[in-house]
Amino acid sequence: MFLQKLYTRLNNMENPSKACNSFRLLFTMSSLEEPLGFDKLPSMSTIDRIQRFSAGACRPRGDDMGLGNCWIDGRSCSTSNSCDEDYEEYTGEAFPWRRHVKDVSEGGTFNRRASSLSKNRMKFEYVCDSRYLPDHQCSCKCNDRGIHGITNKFLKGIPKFVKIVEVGPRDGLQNEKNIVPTSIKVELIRRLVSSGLPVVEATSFVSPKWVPQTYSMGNDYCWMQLADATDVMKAVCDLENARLPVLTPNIKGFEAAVAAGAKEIAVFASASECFSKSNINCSIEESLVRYHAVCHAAKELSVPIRGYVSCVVGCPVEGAIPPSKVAYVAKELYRMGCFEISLGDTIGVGTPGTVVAMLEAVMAVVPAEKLAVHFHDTYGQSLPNILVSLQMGISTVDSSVAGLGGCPYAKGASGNVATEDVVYMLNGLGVKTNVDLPKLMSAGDFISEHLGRQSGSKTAVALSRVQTQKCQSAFILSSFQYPQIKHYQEWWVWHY
Ligand SMILES: CC(C)(COP(=O)([O-])OP(=O)([O-])OC[C@H]1O[C@@H](n2cnc3c(N)ncnc32)[C@H](O)[C@@H]1OP(=O)([O-])[O-])[C@@H](O)C(=O)NCCC(=O)NCCSC(=O)C[C@@](C)(O)CC(=O)[O-]
Repeated sequence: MFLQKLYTRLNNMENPSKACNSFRLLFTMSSLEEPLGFDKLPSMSTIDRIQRFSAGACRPRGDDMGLGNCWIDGRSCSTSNSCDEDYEEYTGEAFPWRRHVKDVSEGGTFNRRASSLSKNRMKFEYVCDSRYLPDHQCSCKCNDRGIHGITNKFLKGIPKFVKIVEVGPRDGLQNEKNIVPTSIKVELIRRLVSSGLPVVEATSFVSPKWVPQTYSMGNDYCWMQLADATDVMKAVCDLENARLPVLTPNIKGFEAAVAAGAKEIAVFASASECFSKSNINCSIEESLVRYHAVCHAAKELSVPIRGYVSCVVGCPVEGAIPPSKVAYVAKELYRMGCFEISLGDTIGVGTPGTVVAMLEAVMAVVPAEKLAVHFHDTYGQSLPNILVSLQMGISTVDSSVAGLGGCPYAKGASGNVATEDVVYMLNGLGVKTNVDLPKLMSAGDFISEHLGRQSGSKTAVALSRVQTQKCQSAFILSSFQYPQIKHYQEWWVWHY
């Protein structure tokens, strides 16, 4: 009730600066990642556009839930007919990959059996196995030929290598309501580094009075989650094979970070005035002035600086953020010396439709290879947003092991996209990350066990379920040696 009244007050507020103050009050009452229902989201004009955009999505025909068979982005199909006809009209030919499924099924009775076994379930037609575990290359024929034309059409431009920036120890844990002991944070960082992740964001040198916990319901939480930044940094600064950046919002934080052994830092501005005020207690312009000083100090010590832009799609108070605003802040951070700009959809409201528009604006002023995407998964849009970003040439993705960053007290809210889910998708696309998924999963299991909750990664949950079923796991693991039953393995993974 209180929040409802507050939202009404905010929306009726003539004076924006007053709105920002109320916004801070608001943010002391609700978490950044708590889902804002449609009725609560200020009229984000983009939402209407998105609805129009997705209205054209096809509906799967009858019992055919075949993977990707029916969904044609942006095509409007009447519910009475299947999308096949539409697709034929649209491309002049039936689903080319369907024909190739038959070619692949030449591989023997096995596939026919797998698909007949599953006739009451999702039609398992799509037998191109995804290379979702690092050391199992795709062996099926359809990847070599067959859908080549389609693959090119949809996947050309996707980078061959994607750098994953793991932010779980910082962006994830900063939202945890209970204090996580320093030793657990250090062990988590060690495990993440040993999984092959090239960058693991370790902690934050910020004012303990401002860490996001104060955004959580009430202020009765310990807001000292990141107060052990110096201890964490000292414990991990000698780790090799990975960069360990830390967040610093000002010179004071920068000096503390360097003193603790940090060799790379990150500053964070916002494309939303209200979020800037609530998060770093200053306007966007003031933050840029502040970061100029930090960049200057860092250059003196040859310390690389990453720049974040928050609220690149939407803000709970200001609504949809103009892409031009995001581009301005990104350009300023790039010009002052940030080697990379991470574009953060802080409350996860972005969809491929809004992400493309935002990236187009930013890529006009900052080279794609200097950009990263940072998607919170509150609305479940992170993976499609990442895919569309890759198709636009972005090759750096931020993510959080086990989807850390969720708000335990706000049902359905979630943190960054889970690193395991990103690696699974990229393996399936044949994109290299140098990350060992099983080792990454063990890091996720480690922290999930400590937090006493299930991992927020669907990949980790699914694969660990498969691995715990003893008979299947023996069969599944052996199937990797015998490609002809590999597709059965796929079917099994899909169905259990
Ligand atoms: C920027 C300030 C400090 C301004 O906060 P302020 O209150 O305006 O700063 P101040 O200069 O008035 O100092 C207030 C007190 O904090 C101390 N202080 C001042 N600076 C520091 C420091 N660096 N480290 C430790 N202590 C510090 C300072 O010494 C003083 O202590 P007192 O004299 O009262 O005892 C504050 O607003 C702040 O720390 N904000 C950071 C909040 C935060 O961590 N937010 C989450 C990270 S951003 C994020 O998650 C988004 C991102 C990056 O993930 C991307 C995305 O998803 O969008």
